[in-house]
Amino acid sequence: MVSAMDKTATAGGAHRWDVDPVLTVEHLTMRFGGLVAVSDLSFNVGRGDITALIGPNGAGKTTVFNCVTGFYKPTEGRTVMRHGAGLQQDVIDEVTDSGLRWKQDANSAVFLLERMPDFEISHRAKVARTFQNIRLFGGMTVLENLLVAQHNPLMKASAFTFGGIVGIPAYKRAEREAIDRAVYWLEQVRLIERADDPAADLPYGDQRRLEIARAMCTEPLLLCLDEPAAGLNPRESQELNELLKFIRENHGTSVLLIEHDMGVVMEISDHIVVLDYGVKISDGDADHVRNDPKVIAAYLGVDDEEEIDIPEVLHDVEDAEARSGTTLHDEGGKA
Ligand SMILES: Nc1ncnc2c1ncn2[C@@H]1O[C@H](COP(=O)(O)OP(=O)(O)OP(=O)(O)O)[C@@H](O)[C@H]1O
Repeated sequence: MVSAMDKTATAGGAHRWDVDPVLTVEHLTMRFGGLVAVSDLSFNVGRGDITALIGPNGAGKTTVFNCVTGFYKPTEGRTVMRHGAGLQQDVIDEVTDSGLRWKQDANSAVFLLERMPDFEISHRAKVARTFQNIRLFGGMTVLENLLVAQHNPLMKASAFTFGGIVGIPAYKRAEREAIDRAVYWLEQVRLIERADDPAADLPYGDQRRLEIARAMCTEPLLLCLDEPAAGLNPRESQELNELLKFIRENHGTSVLLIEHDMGVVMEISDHIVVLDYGVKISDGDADHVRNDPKVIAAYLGVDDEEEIDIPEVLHDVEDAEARSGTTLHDEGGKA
């Protein structure tokens, strides 16, 4: 049987996410006035992995997302997105020193996200995101929401409107492809029957899946999901797990998710990064994180200075799990 450690480690023993990262966050700090929301944070997101960013409320998770996706300019730090395999350290150093935002050739590219506006991060670096609060166009149909997401290739094919008006072949082809892609994703998220309904009429769980479909229509290499399981019932959470595994396995898209639902996190994550008060306190696979005393203490609010009696803490965690119906620690794990 293959253990979790075997699945995430390379032959040399290094973690896969450190050998072939699609995203590297390096020494990221974000201050709001006197408040340090994120402090000197570094981690990798492995290519093709599902990586979870977890931590108690206010730990800084959404701030990290906002820095990666260009909604905030970090106070300090570098955020590198890579297309193409390997570390590409020489290219990263070259782009950093040159003051450029990215360097691209036929097979690979390196993007320094902290230098790029959000629309370039999405269209060039191919990073897509969903939000904690659903942001669909409620008055548009389900299908239209997916077509609007693809306006960029459509605008290009239309030679910025004129070609669209006269119906040049390139525009017609791009329009057909956009519809095909939208239909494909509506089938994957089981919303094809609702294609012509206003998005606002969908139940909450369906709207969450539509948001993911909309992000996938932009063909991202990195999909950032902010609490995708929030408000879902257990059946919908299970469907979300299946959808994310499908995306990873069939499209090779790397996923970075913020999630409070430990059932979702522990079941699907290849790699988990834990934040507390803006600082990374743990980084590893599910087995490592669920048995890390610092993580258990952070979730239970144990003071850093206090000596932690692990068996006692684990007992408290089990109580908390029973009450919330989620799992943070593993029965078989050693503290
Ligand atoms: N725009 C902002 N201006 C000032 N403070 C902010 C801003 N955004 C976040 N913060 C503060 O930064 C800290 C981290 O917030 P953040 O939303 O990133 O945490 P989180 O881990 O995502 O929390 P939650 O799980 O509750 O969503 C909090 O103290 C928050 O109040």
